[in-house]
Amino acid sequence: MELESVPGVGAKTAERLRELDDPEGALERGDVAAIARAPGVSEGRAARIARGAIRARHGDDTDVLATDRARELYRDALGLVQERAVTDYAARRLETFYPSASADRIAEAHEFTERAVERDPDEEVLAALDGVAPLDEPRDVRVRDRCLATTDAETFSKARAEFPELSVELVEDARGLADLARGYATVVALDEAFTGVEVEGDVRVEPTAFDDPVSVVPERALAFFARNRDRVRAAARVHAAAGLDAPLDVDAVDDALARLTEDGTVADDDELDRLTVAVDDLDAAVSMAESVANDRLREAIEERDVTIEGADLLSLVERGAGVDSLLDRELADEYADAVAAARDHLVDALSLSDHETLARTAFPDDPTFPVEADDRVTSKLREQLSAARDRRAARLKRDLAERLADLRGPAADLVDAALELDVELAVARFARDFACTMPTFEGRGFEIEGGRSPLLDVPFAEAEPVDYGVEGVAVLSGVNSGGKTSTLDLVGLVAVLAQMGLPVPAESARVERFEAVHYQAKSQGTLDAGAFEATLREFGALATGDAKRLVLVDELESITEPGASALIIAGILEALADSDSTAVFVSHLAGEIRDAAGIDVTVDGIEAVGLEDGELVVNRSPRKDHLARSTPELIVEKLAEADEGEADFYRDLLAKF
Ligand SMILES: Nc1ncnc2c1ncn2[C@@H]1O[C@H](COP(=O)(O)OP(=O)(O)OP(=O)(O)O)[C@@H](O)[C@H]1O
Repeated sequence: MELESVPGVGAKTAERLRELDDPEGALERGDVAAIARAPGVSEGRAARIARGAIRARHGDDTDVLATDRARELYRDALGLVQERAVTDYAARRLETFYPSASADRIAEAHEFTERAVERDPDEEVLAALDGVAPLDEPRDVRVRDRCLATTDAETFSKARAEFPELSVELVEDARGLADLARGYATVVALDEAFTGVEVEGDVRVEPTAFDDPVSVVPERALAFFARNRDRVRAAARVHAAAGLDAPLDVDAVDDALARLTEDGTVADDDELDRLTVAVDDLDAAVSMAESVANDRLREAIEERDVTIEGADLLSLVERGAGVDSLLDRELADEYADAVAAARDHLVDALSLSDHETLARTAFPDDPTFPVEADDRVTSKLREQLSAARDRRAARLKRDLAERLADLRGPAADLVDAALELDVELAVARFARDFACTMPTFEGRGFEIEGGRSPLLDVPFAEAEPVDYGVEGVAVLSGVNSGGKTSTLDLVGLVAVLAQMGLPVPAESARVERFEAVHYQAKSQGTLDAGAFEATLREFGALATGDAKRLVLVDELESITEPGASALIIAGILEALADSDSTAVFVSHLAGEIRDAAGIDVTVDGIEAVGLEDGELVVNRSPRKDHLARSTPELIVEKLAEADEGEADFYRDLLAKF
């Protein structure tokens, strides 16, 4: 599929989509999640692109929704399903369902729906879905202590494109590498030619870096999973709760994720913890060890009477030194004990068994007081411990990154499957909440049994089922507030949902595959001459076109005076009856229209079956071929039957109806 052949994909968007691994495949599948992974493409836009791609794939360029009211019904229908999605992703993905005139597309959506309605919207699954979202590629990973180096301009450009996390440097020769090694902890040379070159510092020659990016930037996989850990875990919970087969070993991924910290480093490694603590606490432990030695020594000195020979005293006084020799002679054993205690303390406090030999030399054998650690030894110790810590951290990172990098694809599949399940569950819940059934496409017009509109202004449980079917054209008459508009809404909604490939709120429903749904809502008042002309022109185009349309019109008479309206409606109906369209015109002028029409117009009626406490009791299902009595007629009839004083008057009045 050519990217630019998809409606709504211009050159700029196509360029963004090309950043994806498989943009054509994503469009082919209408995969909103994959499309939204392209930089700068929002989920809403991804849904529109996916819808365009689906249309293109089915060669479906017909816009079924022909009027504002039809488009409104579609948005309402979609909204009812979207409300039942847990994730924003699923809500967007549902937007790829549109009323189509293509049999292929409807069949494809139908297949999805049949699978979806079998799903069990279990509470635990829905709760787990709450944490799922499409995986997010962290684009802000920067590794500052490592760089790539090459002498080749082409390799340089390739490396910059493939390793955006690292600095890439052009060097002339090994000297250039050596310069870099002074500024970076690690230099990765990409040219084979550097193999065997001796340069001081951590310089690695890795000509295969492009094939093994994980070893060069383990941070990439780590950052990816650190960013997406909660989503992956939630997706795993969804699979467990829904009893779905996960595309990876959930325990293995959980175990690997448990080792990752928020900032993409490796947690839970005793050895790394030990080395980190040893580096951090080295100064404190050294000074503590000094105190241990000095306290002991001080105590020993205090407890001793020392006899100083005159010559020693003189040398002490004259040269201000010589205590050491005194210590050596008088307190050699005590000094040795004190220093041994200091050494033990340092080694024990920091668990330095692997650096014990060096650590012990931090305290000199030659007696001094106070005892002080040798700075050169402690710096060397710090250097060695830091290097060991960094080596350990790097190895752990690489190992974990390698494990995780392999899980990246399956983790994306895991999340995608959970999100797709949310789409299916939204449809399943819609179907359950509104007692839906799958419609069939056959015959002409439509036939609905036990239809209950979720768009009524009464709670769904109180919606009375409606049976109604029309082939050709019909006028729908009926008492005020009997449910005529609601019936048109129901018919429109069923047609739109059916052509979206979704289930419909009815016990059973059969519809024709319409090329257009033309629903004209009731006008809010008489139109001025210009607007009236425009409306007439619209109907002119409708009546003379040859598409298979569903035409639903609510009280067209309100646009102008009743006499003219009846004539106009009759004329439109005559023309429509001659076409492939199916039409229902709600009107209070059914009788007049029938009289004015040159054809036998079917008039159906929503009747009141009586009056109860001043309220009409209505049979919501239109009676076929039956002109329903109007509300005034009903009331006059009631008064005529009351047999009171003015009964004759009411009977005469009734006769005029
Ligand atoms: N099937 C139904 N089940 C329950 N209530 C309904 C049903 N159909 C309609 N109603 C109720 O009746 C009210 C009036 O319905 P609606 O507006 O469709 O009547 P109408 O015949 O078009 O009225 P009007 O003649 O004034 O245009 C609705 O607001 C709704 O509360």
